[in-house]
Amino acid sequence: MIVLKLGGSVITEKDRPETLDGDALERAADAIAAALEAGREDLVIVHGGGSFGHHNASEHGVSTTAGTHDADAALAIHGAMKTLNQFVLRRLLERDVQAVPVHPFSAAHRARDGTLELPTGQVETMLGEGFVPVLHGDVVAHAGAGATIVSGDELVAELAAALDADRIGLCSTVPGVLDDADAVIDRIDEFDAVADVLGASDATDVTGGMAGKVRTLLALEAEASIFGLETLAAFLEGENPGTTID
Ligand SMILES: Nc1ncnc2c1ncn2[C@@H]1O[C@H](COP(=O)(O)OP(=O)(O)OP(=O)(O)O)[C@@H](O)[C@H]1O
Ligand SMILES: C=C(C)CCOP(=O)(O)O
Repeated sequence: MIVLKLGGSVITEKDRPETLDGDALERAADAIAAALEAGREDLVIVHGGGSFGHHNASEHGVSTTAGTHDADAALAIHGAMKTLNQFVLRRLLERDVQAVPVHPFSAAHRARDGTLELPTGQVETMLGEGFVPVLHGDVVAHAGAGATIVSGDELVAELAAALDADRIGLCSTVPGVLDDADAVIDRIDEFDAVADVLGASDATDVTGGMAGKVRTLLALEAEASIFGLETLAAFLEGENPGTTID
């Protein structure tokens, strides 16, 4: 089983509010459809926000820890993510990928200490019935804080652990984690060793950019790969392009 995240920075134009990168999304959908047609493993897809979600969250001062009790604010963020989710589903359905949505706002929550509770019975049943579940970064109810953001990266980590994923891939807008000379770092097994080169995102991003991504993936038992769109097909074919987080 593969858990794949399509980074919001890939499938949208991250610095222009609510703007899709239609070409990039089509290329990603082509690679996914080809892999499934070739009979690759089961696939769970998660997508991030990019220019959908992050701008709304930032406007309302909502992050993974700072919440809101304003339903209008929560719905503005959730609505933007559902719009992007519709674009992703549509491009996959056009290629005969049996993609179906799972909206974390209705499925998950955070405990008071921020721990994410994400039931996965629906995802497992969807997989068993031949569907490709598509989740996304979202707002979730957070005990004591109202509603906070859950990033796609965090969902990937939860799903990978709960479903015992064989492979985990994060397709982003960079070919991997880059060092201070902009070369792709082959393998990362310790945060401190790369902390100096890890930044936030170049665009509006309330979930921590590359530093947040690496931190989340290091906490996982399984290996994960961070790579660019040009090597998505290779990842789905079984290769380990980009940076391996161990
Ligand atoms: N050392 C680094 N190597 C590569 N990218 C880095 C590094 N430091 C910071 N970044 C930034 O991290 C960004 C990738 O993180 P980001 O959270 O934007 O990706 P994403 O998951 O694809 O998008 P989203 O969070 O919207 O789903 C890059 O576009 C770059 O701006
Ligand atoms: C900002 C929202 C709602 C989603 C964040 O998901 P990410 O782009 O994976 O960090």
